[in-house]
Amino acid sequence: MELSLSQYKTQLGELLTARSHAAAFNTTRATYLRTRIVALCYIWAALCALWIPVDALLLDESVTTLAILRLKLCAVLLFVGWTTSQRSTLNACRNAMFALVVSLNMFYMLSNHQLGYPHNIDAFSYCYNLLPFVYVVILTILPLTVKESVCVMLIIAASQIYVDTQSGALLSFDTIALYWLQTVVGFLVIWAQTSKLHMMLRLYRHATLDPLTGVYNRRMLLTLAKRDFENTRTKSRPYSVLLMDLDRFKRVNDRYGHHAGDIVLQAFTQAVQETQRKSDIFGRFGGEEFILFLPRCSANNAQLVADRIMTRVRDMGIEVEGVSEPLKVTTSIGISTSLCKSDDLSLILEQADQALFKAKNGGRDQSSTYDQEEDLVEDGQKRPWLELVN
Ligand SMILES: Nc1nc2c(ncn2[C@@H]2O[C@H](COP(=O)(O)OP(=O)(O)OP(=O)(O)O)[C@@H](O)[C@H]2O)c(=O)[nH]1
Repeated sequence: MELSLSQYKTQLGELLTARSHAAAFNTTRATYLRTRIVALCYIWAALCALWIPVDALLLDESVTTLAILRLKLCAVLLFVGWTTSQRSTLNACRNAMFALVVSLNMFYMLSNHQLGYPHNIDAFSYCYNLLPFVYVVILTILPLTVKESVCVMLIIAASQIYVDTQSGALLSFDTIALYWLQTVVGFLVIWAQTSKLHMMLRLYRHATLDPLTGVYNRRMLLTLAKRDFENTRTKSRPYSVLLMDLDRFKRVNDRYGHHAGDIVLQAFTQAVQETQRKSDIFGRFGGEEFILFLPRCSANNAQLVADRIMTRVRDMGIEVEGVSEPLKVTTSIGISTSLCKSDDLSLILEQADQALFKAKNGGRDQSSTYDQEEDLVEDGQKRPWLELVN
């Protein structure tokens, strides 16, 4: 499948910064980052302590001071690892990553200071000079945006330049050769990190979006809505649901073909997306049925949103190649609003479903709000919303 220029730009943009990433993707990436950062902290803490006897064997001086420094680094890394394992937001993971990199580099600067800034390749203490190289390489396992990655690399580069300035070796040939090597490795690491991110974004899209319309698929739609509904309901705010179904859609397919039907579905989703707020959750429930979840939206406002959508859909003239006239479609909408803390999502979906049934029976191209007094659908005919939501 060929990508258009705008798709390339979008993909490049989401690799450069996380600004356009969906909140649900951030949660997924945070989980992935967290396990890796915690593992890095614990493994590095263990290696740091295990190196103490090696120093004792191979270094003549500063062994005690270095051992204390190592134990301090160990404690900081264990603390960062433990606090990160308790958090799950992307910001917490980013902070942990910066804390990890800063503490490693503090150790690098202090240990080199203690050793008198070694830059003689024959001495064992030269290992300490190579630490930034290792710091860059271990970050390969993290799926980062270019911006995050460059920030981390800059911290490492700054501390390395500081140490090399102190040692007076900044402009020596071997230092320049090392910088050259490290820059190449740095680019490869950034490439590996963004490739991981790219792969994650692609897999996430395949697993959560409907391939035809690009909106959330049923599984993701209900997962996000369930989470959002629970948050909103604990704050005693209204929560509305619009269940939308295109009218006589089978006729579009039968008359103009499946391809025309697909274009109608795409035009419809675009029309709804243009009316939705950022906090609304919209997706395809299946076939020609869609759901719009409206957090903090009263019944009156939900009615206004439904009217706006119906007008917009009614006014659309959908151009299809090979069909002389633009196609016209309408939609019916079932509305339900939850005001009570004890409601659950499956109940308001069931109510919206009943309201939709009423709108269809009332002649289509209309909305209907759930009314407790009229229970139109028999229990046997109700959809198993509870199973779908859980
Ligand atoms: N083109 C296309 N058609 C689809 C897709 N998914 C479901 N459909 C069609 O949507 C139609 C749904 O038809 P029905 O359930 O009978 O409903 P309807 O014709 O819209 O009638 P009402 O809902 O009662 O107004 C069927 O013909 C399905 O084949 C799709 O992804 N693309």
